[in-house]
Amino acid sequence: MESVLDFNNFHSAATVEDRAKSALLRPNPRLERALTNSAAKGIPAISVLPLAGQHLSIVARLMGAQSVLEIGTLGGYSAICFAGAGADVRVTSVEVDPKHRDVALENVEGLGNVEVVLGDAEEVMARFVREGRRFDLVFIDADLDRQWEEFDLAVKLTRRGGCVWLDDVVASMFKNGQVGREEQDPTTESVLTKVGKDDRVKATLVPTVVCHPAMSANPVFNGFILATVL
Ligand SMILES: C[S@@+](CC[C@H](N)C(=O)[O-])C[C@H]1O[C@@H](n2cnc3c(N)ncnc32)[C@H](O)[C@@H]1O
Repeated sequence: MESVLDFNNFHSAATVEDRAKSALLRPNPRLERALTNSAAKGIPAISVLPLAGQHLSIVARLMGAQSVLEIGTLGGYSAICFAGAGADVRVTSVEVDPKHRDVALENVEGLGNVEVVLGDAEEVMARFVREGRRFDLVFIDADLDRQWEEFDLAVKLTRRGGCVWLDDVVASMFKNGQVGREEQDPTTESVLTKVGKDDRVKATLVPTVVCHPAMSANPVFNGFILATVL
């Protein structure tokens, strides 16, 4: 019997994701402890999902990244993923909430290559710009309503040929009611459009299907911007 490609497959996303997790992820006691400790301390379960964390780690490794700036630490899950990307990598992660920062410090204890900075993202990033700091990779995973401002600062903080990963771009466009609206009203611009007009970068949108039981019973269409600095 000839098989037919079934493109009506969104409903099976969770099954494929479960298969991918058990096939591709190796046990990582530190990441598992971080999730358990974060839950015990009342930190919301909104860290990147395990396969996405592995994706972050692989990209940093592919780049040979030695310096990663993360915006939005939460309990340190993605910071731990970056910290494992290579022997030479150093991670600086910025978090505005002191409680999240404290739990993240517990979760990264003993990792010599992770620094957690307490402060508002834009203030800390502006200070880093003044100090002339540069990173190989900037990962933005903080405030959905400040994505453009944080992206703009991230570009200033990224070396030429480095990369800015702006997470949850599709989620923020839906949250802000921008999907479809821009086409009718060109005065409203999503972060996607603003990045597209930015001559400092070459960027793409990487669409994702996310199965996040804490947020939605159904798979969700999301996506991130991956930009390289020219
Ligand atoms: C989605 S969570 C980050 C998840 C984390 N990257 C991970 O995957 O483990 C977003 C975090 O950003 C922090 N945040 C929100 N607004 C911020 C701001 N203006 N400056 C710094 N951190 C902020 C929140 O307190 C929260 O801990």
